[in-house]
Amino acid sequence: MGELQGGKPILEAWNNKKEEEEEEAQAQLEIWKYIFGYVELAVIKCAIELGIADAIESHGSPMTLSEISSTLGSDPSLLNRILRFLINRKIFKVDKNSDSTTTYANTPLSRRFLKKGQQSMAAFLLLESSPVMLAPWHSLSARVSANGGINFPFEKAHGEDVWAYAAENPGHSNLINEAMACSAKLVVPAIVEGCGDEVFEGVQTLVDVGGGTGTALRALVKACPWIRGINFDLAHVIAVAPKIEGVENVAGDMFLGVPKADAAFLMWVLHDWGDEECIQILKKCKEAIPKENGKVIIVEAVIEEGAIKQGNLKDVGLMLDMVMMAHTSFGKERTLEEWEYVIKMAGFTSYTVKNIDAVQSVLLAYP
Ligand SMILES: C[S@@+](CC[C@H](N)C(=O)[O-])C[C@H]1O[C@@H](n2cnc3c(N)ncnc32)[C@H](O)[C@@H]1O
Repeated sequence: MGELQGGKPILEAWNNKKEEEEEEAQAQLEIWKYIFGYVELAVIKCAIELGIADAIESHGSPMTLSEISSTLGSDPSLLNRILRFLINRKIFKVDKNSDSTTTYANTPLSRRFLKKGQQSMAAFLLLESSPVMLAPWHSLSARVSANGGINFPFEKAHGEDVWAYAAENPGHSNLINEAMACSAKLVVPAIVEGCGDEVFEGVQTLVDVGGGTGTALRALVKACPWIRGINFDLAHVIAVAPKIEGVENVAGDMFLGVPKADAAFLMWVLHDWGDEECIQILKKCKEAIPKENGKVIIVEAVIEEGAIKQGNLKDVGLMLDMVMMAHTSFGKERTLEEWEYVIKMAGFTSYTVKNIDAVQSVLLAYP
């Protein structure tokens, strides 16, 4: 212990000052990340639209700048700056070759921005960065404010809720369907691998409520060929759903009724809605399944309380919660307690929860 200075040991005061200075320096750096946070989204959107990853992938080997720019028909010096930005974020790789040429290659991350393919998440990024989905964010504070009544950000921006807007705007509906398909392609194998035996054994018929254009059921009936799938969604979505072997497309409104099946599957549907609506949807699902051995399979994020490491899958749940606030009326991501509340209020007697290798977990609700 050092000498006392104003009643405080000198060493402690010195350490506190040092810590404060470090925090100040860190804040000075981090503030730029928030001020220019949109730049990464915007530049990746640009890279997807240009098709940089697609060009390199179809070339089959790393490409020079002039090869990429002539393939894409883009300005080489501007493209060079885009690539420099993305390489600095390790989204593309750069190699200096022995003949002193510089070539650019894909990485596992840039392959997520291919327009097509099992790992592609490009459509999801294009949805979230679309003007339609960005506009509501400007009204987030109005939504949270206790003054002036309820302001739903999406409705404020577009005059109606996201599903009514999608029904009237086929281009936007297509963006939503494609984005959801990207995620479904990845989540279904994680469900099958993580708890497929327990979830799908003995299930002959499965209704995917709010199943979009059927991507989840396509993967599910392939992995579990004994299942006959019913893809259930709003009429404007079912109108563009492709024919899939082993899957019947049915149009309807889940608030009015759900087609009968051994089990109902709800992936990323309940988080779009408030508790009262979730209870209504779950009750309709309960009516659709057998009392004795039916189940409702809920695939949703389960929010953890307490500090969550950024970049962790659980942190994605917190981001999604903000997305729900901006894009839906009363939708939210839920903690396990909040899930238990809606499941019990809908009349289910028990439930289980399983973690899988995805943003979502699998909750099984039993009548
Ligand atoms: C977030 S998407 C999830 C799609 C799909 N389950 C997935 O995870 O890929 C929500 C889906 O719910 C559908 N939906 C919204 N309101 C509905 C309603 N009243 N009845 C049936 N489906 C509805 C939407 O059209 C959309 O396809």
